[in-house]
Amino acid sequence: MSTPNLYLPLMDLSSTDRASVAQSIRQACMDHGFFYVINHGIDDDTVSSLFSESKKFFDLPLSEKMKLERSKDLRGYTPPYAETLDPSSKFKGDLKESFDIGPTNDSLNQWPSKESLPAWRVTMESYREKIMNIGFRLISLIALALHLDENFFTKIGALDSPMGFLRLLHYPGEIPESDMGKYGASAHSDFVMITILVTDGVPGLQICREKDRSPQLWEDVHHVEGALIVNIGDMMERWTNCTFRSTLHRVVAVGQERYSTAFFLDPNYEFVVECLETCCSETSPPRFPPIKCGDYLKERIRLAYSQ
Ligand SMILES: O=C(O)CCC(=O)C(=O)O
Ligand SMILES: [Fe+2]
Repeated sequence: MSTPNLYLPLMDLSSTDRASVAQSIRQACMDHGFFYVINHGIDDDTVSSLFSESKKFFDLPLSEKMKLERSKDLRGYTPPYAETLDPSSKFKGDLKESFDIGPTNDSLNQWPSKESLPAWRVTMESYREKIMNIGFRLISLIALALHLDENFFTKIGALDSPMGFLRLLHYPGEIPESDMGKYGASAHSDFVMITILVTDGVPGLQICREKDRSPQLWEDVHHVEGALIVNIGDMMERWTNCTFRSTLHRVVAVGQERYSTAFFLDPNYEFVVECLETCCSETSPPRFPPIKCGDYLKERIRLAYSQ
């Protein structure tokens, strides 16, 4: 069955008309929390090196990759079938494999050896820094979109030592009969503030703009060459009192191997997330109590991995 091909709203990060970009971001985030970003300054060579190094790691034998299995600090390798992002799915075990890299100012990250992949760490650290900067620029536009000062999130300390996680993803091409029905990544919304995604252009990503509609309508996200895909996560939905929406998405198996990299941006774990003043009023009071970012994420992660 064919699904509709969705063109998300497109934001030009090089535009000098920040007020108009912020207004478009506001609309996109109220409608469905997903948009493309173009003219972001990350060049094609950076993205090609990111994917070629990512591929080199995923090409290693499973036994080698498992030596870097994801730690309790959530850094390292997660093999296929280890996660089911949609706990209600009857098909257990998503097909993707992934590798998580957290903030680089501590020594918690795991790295493949220099002997086996000499350029790997420097490629990942350099991409992480670039995408983090894009994240900061987007957060400033998001502040404007929320009718706040453009430096609001910096001023309140939300971006002091932020928790930025880079997740390399690899989806298999042909799958065995026994995996039919399984998803590359089953339906979920991201837990975080914002996610910035880059893909190799292979289709598979779908979003469901209205999660409560029955039956759910899943739309293919069309690939725009050179564009990043940004989506609002549940933390931001909570922070904005549901003014901005975090949207269900998934990756379906299309019979073609696929690589993508998601960057999940959050405040530091001590930061207290409480309803923004521009998102509540007497008639629309805060729906959620204040919560420490770390407590919120820990609980979400506990629920996701406890089934
Ligand atoms: O690979 C993709 O296109 C999406 C990945 C994703 O949704 C996630 O890792 O949260
Ligand atoms: Fe996601």
